[in-house]
Amino acid sequence: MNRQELISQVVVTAQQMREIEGRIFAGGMPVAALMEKVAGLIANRIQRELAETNTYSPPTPHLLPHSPLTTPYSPSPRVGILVGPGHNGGDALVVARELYFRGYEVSIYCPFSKLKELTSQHLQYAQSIGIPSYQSIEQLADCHLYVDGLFGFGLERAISDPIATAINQLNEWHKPAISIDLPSGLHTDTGEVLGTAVRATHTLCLGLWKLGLLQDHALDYVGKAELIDFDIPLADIHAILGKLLSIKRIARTTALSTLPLPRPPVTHKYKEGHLLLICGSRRYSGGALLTGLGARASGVGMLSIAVPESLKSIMVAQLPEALIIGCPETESGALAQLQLPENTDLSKFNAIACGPGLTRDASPILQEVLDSTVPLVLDADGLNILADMGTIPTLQKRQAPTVLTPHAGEFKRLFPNISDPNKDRVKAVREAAEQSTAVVLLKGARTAIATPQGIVWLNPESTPALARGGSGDVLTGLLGGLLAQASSKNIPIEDITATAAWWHSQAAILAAQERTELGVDAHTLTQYLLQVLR
Ligand SMILES: NC(=O)C1=CN([C@@H]2O[C@H](COP(=O)(O)OP(=O)(O)OC[C@H]3O[C@@H](n4cnc5c(N)ncnc54)[C@H](OP(=O)(O)O)[C@@H]3O)[C@@H](O)[C@H]2O)[C@@H](O)CC1
Ligand SMILES: Nc1ncnc2c1ncn2[C@@H]1O[C@H](COP(=O)(O)OP(=O)(O)O)[C@@H](O)[C@H]1O
Ligand SMILES: [K+]
Repeated sequence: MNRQELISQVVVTAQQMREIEGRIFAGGMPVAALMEKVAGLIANRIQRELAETNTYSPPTPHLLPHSPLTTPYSPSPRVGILVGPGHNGGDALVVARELYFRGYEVSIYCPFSKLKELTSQHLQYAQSIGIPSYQSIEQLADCHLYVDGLFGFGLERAISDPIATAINQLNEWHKPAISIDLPSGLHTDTGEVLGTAVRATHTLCLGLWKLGLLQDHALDYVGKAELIDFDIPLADIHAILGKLLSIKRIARTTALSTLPLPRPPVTHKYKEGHLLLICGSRRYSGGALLTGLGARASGVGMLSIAVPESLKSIMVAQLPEALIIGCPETESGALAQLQLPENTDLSKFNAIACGPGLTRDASPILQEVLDSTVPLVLDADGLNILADMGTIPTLQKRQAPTVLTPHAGEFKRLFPNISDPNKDRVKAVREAAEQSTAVVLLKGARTAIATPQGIVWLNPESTPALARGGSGDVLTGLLGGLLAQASSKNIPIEDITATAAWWHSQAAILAAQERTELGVDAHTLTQYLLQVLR
C-alpha cells in the first residue's frame, strides 16, 4: 500500500494525534516550523478556493450554506479569521498573515486574553503589520469568507460565552466558513457538539482524519471535508496506531480490490458462489424483490430465493435468472417453513441472507438458519426476531460467521444494554460486535462496521438520497452476493461487508448526481450499482 492509500484509510482520536505530534517534535521538528508548514498549505488551499470562486456565478440562496464558496467578490474578498487560544488559533494567524501579504483584506476576531506562546507571537506580528484585530465578532460582519481557527483537537469542554454567542452569530450569517482541522465546538472523537459549533462549509482536516468527522451527528457541521497531508512520517503513524489499523476509512482502492474481479476464465456458476435469500411476505413483497435485485448486481454465480408461495410468480417475472423457491406460508402470508428442493439443505449454499420483509411471524425460519454452518447476513425482521430470541446468547452459540446490518432503531432492540448508538456510533458498534461475536454493520449517514476483534471500518462518503424505504434491502442482497462469491477466497468477512457498504453508497452518489437526491428510489439504486465499477 502506498503512502496516499494508507493516509486515506487512517483515522485518529485526539489522544493518538497528540502522541503522533509528540513523536514529530521529539524527533527534532520545531513546533513553529510545523505550524508554518501546515498553515502555509491551508493558506494555499484557501487562496485556490477564493480564486476559483471569483469566476463562479452568484449564489442560489437555497443552496447555502453547503454550496461551495459562491459569493462573487469585488474588488477583493474580505476574509474574517477567528482565532482561538491554542495552536489551532496559531494556524489561523499564519493563514491571516499569508492571505494579507497576498493582497486580501483580512480581519481577526480574537477575544482571548491568554494565548499559547506561539499563538501570542503570531497575533502580535499580525497586529504589527497592520491586520486589524477585534474582540467582537460583529466587526467581521461584512466579510465574505471566514476561517475558523478557534479550537482544534485540543477542545475538551463545552464552549461558553462570549465565544458561544460569537459562533452562533457566525452561523446565522450563513456565509462560507472554512474550519481548520475540525469545526470548532465538535468533540474530536465523538463528533458531539460541545455547547455550540461552527457550521462550516469546508473542513480542512490536518494530517490525519479525525474520528469525530466520521460520526453522523458531526455532518451538519463539517461541510465538504478534505485532508491536508503535511507529510507525517509513516513510522510515527505506525508507532502509535500499530501496523494494523483498528479504525479505518473505507477507501476506493481497497474496496475495489476486494471485489470478485476479474473472474478466472475457467469457472462455473457454482464456483462463483451460491446465495440463498430468505425474504418477503404477502404484506412485504417489494422487500424480497429489492433484495433479489441487489444480489443480482453482485454478480453472484447462482441465486436462490425462498419466499412464501404467493410471491413466487412476481419474483419469477422480475428475476428470471434466480431459482425462486415457493414455500408454505402462514395465515398472515409469512414464511411458515423452508421447503428447499430435494437433495438440498442449507449447507449447500455459500451464504444466506435473511430478513427483508419477513415479518415477525416467520420466527421459526430464523432458528433454522442460525443452526446452519453457512455465513449468514441478518437484516430487518431477521434482526427483530433475533432480538426477541436474545441477541448475544443466541449468536454466541453460532458456528459460522454472522453479519448483522441494523439501523440505529434495530440496533437498540438488538443491544438494549450497549451504549447509545446515537451518541458515539463507533463505540457502540464496537461493543456490539465484541459481545455478540458477529460482524455488525450499523447503518447511517456514515455506516460503521465492527468485528468481534475490535476492528472498525467507516464509510466516508454517502448521500442522504439513500434515506428512503428499501435502500437497506438492496444492501442486504448485494452483501449476501459478495459473501457467497468470496466463500472460497481468503478475504475477511468484514472487508467484504465494508466493500458492500462502499459500493452501495457510491451507487447512490452516482445516481444522485444524475437524478438529484430525490431520484434515488431503491429500484433505481440497483440499476446504478454496476455503473460504479465501470
Ligand atoms: N497535531 C499536529 O501535528 C499539528 C497541530 N496543529 C494545530 O494544533 C491544533 C491543536 O492545538 P492545541 O493542542 O493547542 O489545541 P486547540 O485545539 O488549539 O485548543 C486548545 C486551547 O483551547 C483552550 N480551550 C479548550 N477548551 C476550551 C473552551 N471550551 N473554552 C475556552 N478555551 C478552551 C485550551 O486552554 P485551557 O484553558 O484548557 O488551558 C487550549 O489552550 C490542531 O487542531 C491544529 O490546528 C498544527 O499547527 C500543526 C500540526
Ligand atoms: N442520511 C443518510 N446518508 C447516507 N446514507 C443513508 C442515510 N440515511 C440512510 N442511509 C442508508 O440507507 C440505507 C437504509 O437502510 P434501512 O434503514 O434498512 O432501510 P430499509 O429497511 O427501508 O431498506 C442504509 O444503507 C443507510 O446507511
Ligand atoms: K477549528
